[in-house]
Amino acid sequence: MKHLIAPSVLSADFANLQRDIEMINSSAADWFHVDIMDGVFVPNISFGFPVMEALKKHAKKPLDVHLMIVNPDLYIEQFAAAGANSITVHYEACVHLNKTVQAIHKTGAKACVALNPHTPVELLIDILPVLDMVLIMSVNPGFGGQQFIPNTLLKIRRLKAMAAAVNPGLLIEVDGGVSIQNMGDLIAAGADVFVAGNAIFSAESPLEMIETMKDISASALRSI
Ligand SMILES: O=C(CO)[C@@H](O)[C@H](O)COP(=O)(O)O
Repeated sequence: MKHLIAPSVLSADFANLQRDIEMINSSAADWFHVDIMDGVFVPNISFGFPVMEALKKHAKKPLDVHLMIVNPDLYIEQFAAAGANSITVHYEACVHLNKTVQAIHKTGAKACVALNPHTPVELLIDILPVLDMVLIMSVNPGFGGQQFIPNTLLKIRRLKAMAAAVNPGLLIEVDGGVSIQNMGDLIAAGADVFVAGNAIFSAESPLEMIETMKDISASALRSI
């Protein structure tokens, strides 16, 4: 299984957004990770539809949209129309999660559920068969540049074992504090998709950093 790198647009330079979008277009990265924060579900406000429209216009890779918002059902169709290829909602923000997942699938987007660091993966057992991806938050959501929470590795291992039984094709995405220092451990635990903001955009050469992340993935695959 190929690992995917999804640079987090939250860490881009918004005064030079087109430049940073072109950087990701020309890089070895696989997806754009797009963090939508409402200032209620998380203590930060990021951006909304005008930025989504700009991304849709210029991005040449899939848009992986992570909704850190309350009442995500209200906005699913709008995000799909704005170009989202996958839509992630938080377990903690959904009262009728199965219905929300159905609504995402109805738009044609991939459906993903995110878990905050304190939420056990076991709570997903009955929804897992219908999901395309689970996003494991490895920091408390809201801000880029935070420190990776080590317990994430155990959560990924447990989720991988659960998925093997009911949905072997499930992708496991990890988000928060991902770097070349912990990628090897995350791959060994079973992660497939790596969201990285600070590690990429604060690097001297973001392009080379993405390349290095891809090399770590390739050498992990060779050693299997
Ligand atoms: O969802 C979030 C933060 O809530 C993430 O997508 C961050 O944007 C990842 O940034 P780094 O931790 O890699 O800097």
